[in-house]
Amino acid sequence: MTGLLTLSNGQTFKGHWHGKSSAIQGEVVFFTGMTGYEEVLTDPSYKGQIIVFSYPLIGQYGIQSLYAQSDSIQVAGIIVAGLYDGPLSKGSMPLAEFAINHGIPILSGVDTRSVIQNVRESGTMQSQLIHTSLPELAWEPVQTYFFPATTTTDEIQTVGSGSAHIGLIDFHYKSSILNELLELDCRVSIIPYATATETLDSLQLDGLLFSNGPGDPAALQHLFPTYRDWAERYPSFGICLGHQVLASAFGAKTTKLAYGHRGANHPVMNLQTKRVSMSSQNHSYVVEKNSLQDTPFSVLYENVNDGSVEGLVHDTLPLKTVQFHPEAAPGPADHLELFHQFLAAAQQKESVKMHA
Ligand SMILES: NC(=O)CC[C@H](N)C(=O)O
Repeated sequence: MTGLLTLSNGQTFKGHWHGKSSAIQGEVVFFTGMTGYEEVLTDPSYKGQIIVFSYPLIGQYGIQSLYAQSDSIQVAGIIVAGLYDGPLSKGSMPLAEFAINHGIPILSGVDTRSVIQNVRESGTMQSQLIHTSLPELAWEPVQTYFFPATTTTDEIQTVGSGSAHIGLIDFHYKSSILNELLELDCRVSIIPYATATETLDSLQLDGLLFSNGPGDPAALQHLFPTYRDWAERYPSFGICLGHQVLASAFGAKTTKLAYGHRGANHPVMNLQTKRVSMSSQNHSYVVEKNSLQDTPFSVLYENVNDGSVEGLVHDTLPLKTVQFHPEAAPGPADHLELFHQFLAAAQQKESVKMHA
């Protein structure tokens, strides 16, 4: 069965189609890690995107629910060069079976190097994944400021029984962020991102972790004053979308990179220590460096490859944010210390101007 990937710049790529015949449209993005495909496919920040894996063989260790970042596949379509279909260890499900069960098409045997070269030259763009038995699909207009309206839960849910009580502000969080907090002995309340301030305050939280999430941070601008108020009263930590939202809440601007950073080996430099470390990343948007001038933030981490902002520290409050993924799923665990630093700040929350 043949399928086609069509990029909005007119380029088409043929491949072998797996799954039900369908036609979908989504933003085409590429991931450069050699492993970690299960974490990528289930990461809510990839919602609706068509993912191209640059590593030439994907699926070698199957799917083990252990690594899932949410309850389902979040990407809209999967493009690979080689799709592994050999033997697997007991308890592993073949990648194709997993995708087909979730109704997500895979196109294999694709010249992924050319697809990625196209995206690097023309920038992130819309694309269509079409089974060749179907008629052409009309191009849908692109939604500006996309962010899915729903959250993982409608109501606040509390898990764990540890001593520090952390509010995980849910923009569609990755489960490894929650798991990291639970491993560090926290009680975690998962808080839908549009929760009322009185409700948040009634929980007697020690700190707030603003999660990752899909889409454009500007879609949340109506909530920026609320998030600024929260971050001024609780020790806070922002990861990826959470970083972008917190920076924006204090007056910074975000912009979209040509083709984003998605992989497990992006070098970042801590500007205080000058130490370079490897980070796991998945984002299109970045905080504009020159928009930080009138904010209370200093750049803490910078991307070694392109100089973009990778993390911020507030000049006076216990508030840090990172564009990369310290929870390391998939990717290096170089930045787990950031969770420890956040919890140390949460344990001394009286140092923050607390609510009356
Ligand atoms: N991983 C994330 O939180 C992604 C943030 C945002 N959706 C971006 O693409 O930049």
